[in-house]
Amino acid sequence: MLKDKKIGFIGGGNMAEALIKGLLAGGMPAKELAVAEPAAGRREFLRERYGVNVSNDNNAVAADCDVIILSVKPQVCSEVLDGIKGSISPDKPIISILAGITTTAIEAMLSGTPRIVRVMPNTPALVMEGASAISKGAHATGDDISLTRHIFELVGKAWVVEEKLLDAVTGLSGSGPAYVLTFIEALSDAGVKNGLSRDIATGLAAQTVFGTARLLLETREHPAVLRDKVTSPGGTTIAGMHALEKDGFRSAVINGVDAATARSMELGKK
Ligand SMILES: NC(=O)C1=CN([C@@H]2O[C@H](COP(=O)(O)OP(=O)(O)OC[C@H]3O[C@@H](n4cnc5c(N)ncnc54)[C@H](OP(=O)(O)O)[C@@H]3O)[C@@H](O)[C@H]2O)C=CC1
Ligand SMILES: O=C(O)[C@@H]1CCC=N1
Repeated sequence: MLKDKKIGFIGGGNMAEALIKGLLAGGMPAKELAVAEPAAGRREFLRERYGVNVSNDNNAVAADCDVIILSVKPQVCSEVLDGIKGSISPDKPIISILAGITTTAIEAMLSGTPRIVRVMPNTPALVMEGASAISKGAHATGDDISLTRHIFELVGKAWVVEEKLLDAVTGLSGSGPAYVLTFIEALSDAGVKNGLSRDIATGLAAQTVFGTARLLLETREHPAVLRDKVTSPGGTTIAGMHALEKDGFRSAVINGVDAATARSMELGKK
């Protein structure tokens, strides 16, 4: 499906790099990937490390590539689109990974009937374990969605959702790696507090999160059912869970996702 198709990133930051690394590992040839990025040092880094084509010229990348992935910060979206709108032909899809910015807003910043697909990926795409949700803009075709799905399934799992749900996706899985990493760091701190070396504590914490996620995905059980299997009557786990709930563990997580979802909506209103 991607054969001979060139993918061009506008913005070569963290998320673009995660996708590039995942796409290369998924079999995409480096010569088919191009990145437009203003920072010379960053361009050099991406070229050296991944062998992709790099440029300082957004217009050249937009004109040369068959699929454009918009990967700049939401705050510079309108300026960037204004600069490249003359170079985007209407026969190519534009995939936006920008938090908060709706397909309607992007369509309004371009001319004609641009084929916009909005995606919210996350950084584990770097190791091909990304979680992405995809939504269709008004003029995107079914083939554009299939192609987008194909791209993001090369770097993990992907779901197609209604666009109104993408802010919630952003709050949950887009920002989610930050919450999970903080949880792993806190688990590791707790291990160190109780006498483990940092190395062993971080290894145990990360493997526990990884293994538990895999257990859940493979068994497809409800999390509460699997938790019950860890929780012996009168044992250690129920004591730990009680202390966590007293400190508002679940509520803190829900509040965090709510705040990130609200911020995604706010970015879309600017
Ligand atoms: N990071 C994440 O986990 C996720 C991010 N996203 C979305 O992805 C997008 C990128 O995020 P992220 O990679 O973290 O951000 P970064 O700041 O790491 O990347 C953005 C890149 O765009 C470059 N840039 C700035 N201005 C321009 C311009 N005019 N033309 C071309 N490139 C430009 C920046 O260069 P410079 O630094 O020199 O300004 C930077 O390298 C955001 O919209 C974000 O909402 C979505 C899902 C997850
Ligand atoms: O923090 C952000 O705004 C971006 C979007 C999701 C993850 N990182």
